[in-house]
Amino acid sequence: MTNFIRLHCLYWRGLWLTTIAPLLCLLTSGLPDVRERTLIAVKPDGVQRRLVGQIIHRFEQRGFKLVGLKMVQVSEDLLSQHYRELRAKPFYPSLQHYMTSGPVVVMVWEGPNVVQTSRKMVGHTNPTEAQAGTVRGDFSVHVSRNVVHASDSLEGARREIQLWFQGKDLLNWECCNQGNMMED
Ligand SMILES: Nc1ncnc2c1ncn2[C@@H]1O[C@@H]2COP(=O)(O)O[C@H]2[C@H]1O
Repeated sequence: MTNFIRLHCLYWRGLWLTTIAPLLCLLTSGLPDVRERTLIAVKPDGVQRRLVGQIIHRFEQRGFKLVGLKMVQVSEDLLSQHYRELRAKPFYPSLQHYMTSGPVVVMVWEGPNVVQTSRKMVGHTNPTEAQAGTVRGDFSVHVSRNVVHASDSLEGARREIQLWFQGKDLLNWECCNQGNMMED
């Protein structure tokens, strides 16, 4: 009897490893990750020009979910970690001066393909090349005052979110019209 159970377990384990698990991976690999997250920061010029609400509105309207939000006076240390690839650029000192000149509003947005879609919504880094309808195309005219930052890749988003937020500051929540509605 014990041997029978052992054989049974081995059979199901083999079936799971060789057939069911690979099949599940194959079926789900083409699906967008609904829990994908990105970091969006409204820079000091955006905050000072009272653009925070309009920028949040665009992301809400698009259908993304806000899972983290805070206003921060950025330190030079945090900024140099955030822009570590730019530290050697000639414009870095003025970028540092601008980014530490006033508070920024940092947010984490969640949803399918949010990294790539956010980049499109934010527009080209240089506002002179940004399309109308994008944040930079509508609100900015110079690369050194381009209103908003958006992570440029999944890996970049993961790194930046960890840099700006502690895990406990990011909230998982569900929409009231998903699942069962509560009885009155
Ligand atoms: N030539 C430049 N002069 C000044 N700032 C720049 C220049 N190129 C890039 N930046 C800034 O560097 C930032 C890097 O990524 P962001 O998308 O946050 O937006 C960019 C601009 O704010």
